[in-house]
Amino acid sequence: MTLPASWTSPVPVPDAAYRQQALDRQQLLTKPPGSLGRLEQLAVDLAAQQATHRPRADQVHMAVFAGDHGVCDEGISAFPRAVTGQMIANFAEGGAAISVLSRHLEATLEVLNLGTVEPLGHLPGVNNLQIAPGTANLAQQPAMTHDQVTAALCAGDAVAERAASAGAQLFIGGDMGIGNTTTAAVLACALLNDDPEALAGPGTGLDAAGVSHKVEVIRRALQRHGDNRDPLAVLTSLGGLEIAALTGALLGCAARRIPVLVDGFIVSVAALVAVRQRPGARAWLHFAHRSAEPGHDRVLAAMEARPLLDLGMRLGEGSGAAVAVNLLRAACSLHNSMATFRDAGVSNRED
Ligand SMILES: Cc1cc2ncn([C@H]3O[C@H](COP(=O)(O)O)[C@@H](O)[C@H]3O)c2cc1C
Ligand SMILES: O=C(O)c1cccnc1
Repeated sequence: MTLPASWTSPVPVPDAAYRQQALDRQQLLTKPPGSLGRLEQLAVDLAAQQATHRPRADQVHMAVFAGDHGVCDEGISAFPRAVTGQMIANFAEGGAAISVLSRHLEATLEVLNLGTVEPLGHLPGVNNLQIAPGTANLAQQPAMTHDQVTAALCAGDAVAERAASAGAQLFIGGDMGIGNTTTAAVLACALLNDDPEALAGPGTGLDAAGVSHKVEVIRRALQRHGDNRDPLAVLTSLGGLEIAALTGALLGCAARRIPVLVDGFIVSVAALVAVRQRPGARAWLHFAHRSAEPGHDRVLAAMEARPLLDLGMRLGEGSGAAVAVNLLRAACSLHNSMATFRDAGVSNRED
């Protein structure tokens, strides 16, 4: 099994000519220059990414990636591991937060099971890949084999290919995996050479003693792993199946010129892996919200990312990104449909 081409290929650059045209148009619209704040930059970035005069965020392709984490053996989550599989069934039934939000946005939602401890039977609408029965316990041994991480990256790349075929104007990835705030924190510590105290948080609801224990588990994992910061080595040793698939999807979208709206802590860590591997991928990422998970700030800062929203959300599933889609839609509508000073007969500023 070979890595997807997007793992090593040069990343395309958003279109500079369309960017300039969009910047010029923003100056002609009936408003003081800059008065729509970051909505202006959003429209300009989307115009450059989509290589169009008329950027849009109408066709949104979403995928929620699920997988189990062996590190749950260390007692690092407030919830039992079985919830991962139970939530996959909930996605299939349409009852999860991201199910509701995808309908609200009239977006496509794919559900992928990368691997649960208990194999799932057939669930309608679930792509049941079952690469492994979850990851191994990363505090004690490498989380994945080379073949497993490769399969997960390829699964994410295949989602990006389907998004491209469907004509997606925007991609959103989401995560589901009990224990994955620990996995994401370990990955961030390894890539940023940062302190577990700064990256570990309550996740689904640990108390202070639970967070201290989580920090200790993360320290053990980092000690076992050593100081290899190569993104593939870090992902294999310390990652999760769903986080690897998210990384593959984000790189796959950048390779196919699809802008991505990044969700919270977990997806941001997948983005960090992607950007460490292919720095050019950063130009395709928008950051939706600041998660309540305290480590998110460090991960955002490492990518010089300023998220759009700060709603105290800490769910994952892609939910924060889904909520931010309406801001992108508003930015595009304003850019595409506002009158210019000349068309409306409004006097422009005097200098
Ligand atoms: C019912 C439920 C639905 C979720 N949807 C996303 N998560 C989120 O919370 C989990 C990570 O937190 P921790 O590391 O503390 O286990 C992941 O499953 C993540 O996707 C959920 C968690 C629960 C309990
Ligand atoms: O921000 C996130 O992605 C997050 C936070 C807590 C639990 N699950 C996900």
